[in-house]
Amino acid sequence: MATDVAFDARHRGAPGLAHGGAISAACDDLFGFVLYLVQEIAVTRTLTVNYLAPVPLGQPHRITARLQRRQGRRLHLEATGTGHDDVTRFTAEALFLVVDREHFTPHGADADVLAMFNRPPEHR
Ligand SMILES: CCCCCCCCCCCCCCCC(=O)SCCNC(=O)CCNC(=O)[C@H](O)C(C)(C)COP(=O)(O)OP(=O)(O)OC[C@H]1O[C@@H](n2cnc3c(N)ncnc32)[C@H](O)[C@@H]1OP(=O)(O)O
Repeated sequence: MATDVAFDARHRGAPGLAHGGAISAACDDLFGFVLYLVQEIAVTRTLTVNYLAPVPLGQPHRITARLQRRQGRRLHLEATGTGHDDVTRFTAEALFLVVDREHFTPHGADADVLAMFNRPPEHR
């Protein structure tokens, strides 16, 4: 699973550079999309981002994410973020834990929760 992201002024940390939290969110979000490929309902338990080099605003980066391995309820995911200049500026590792549908039902409207299981959210 891959996406192309160019961080912009909304994601600014230091001048001209992406905020680490925005990079982390992008990785976590893409991991969420991998769940549709592996057809598992799961949530992030841990997320580690390795910030290898500053990420300039406005420069597209391809984030590639995949399921690295599975151990019971544990899904180990990994991602890399690489610029068009072939420089990998960040990597991420996450532990997702498989949950049942009831994890979500106390919090969201039933129709919204059902829709999330059927297709990835469109705003993402
Ligand atoms: C049908 C088609 C579907 C299509 C696809 C739908 C997708 C549909 C979801 C989309 C959504 C995602 C969106 C994006 C990703 C977010 O943004 S998710 C949001 C952020 N994350 C959260 O809110 C999670 C909050 N945390 C929790 O709710 C609970 O901690 C959890 C994750 C449900 C786990 O609680 P729990 O079930 O009580 O689990 P717990 O007993 O603590 O641990 C379970 C196992 O994992 C192990 N474990 C726990 N922590 C660790 C650790 N750090 N290291 C190693 N092992 C660990 C435990 O030892 C335990 O092992 P076993 O005893 O089973 O051998």
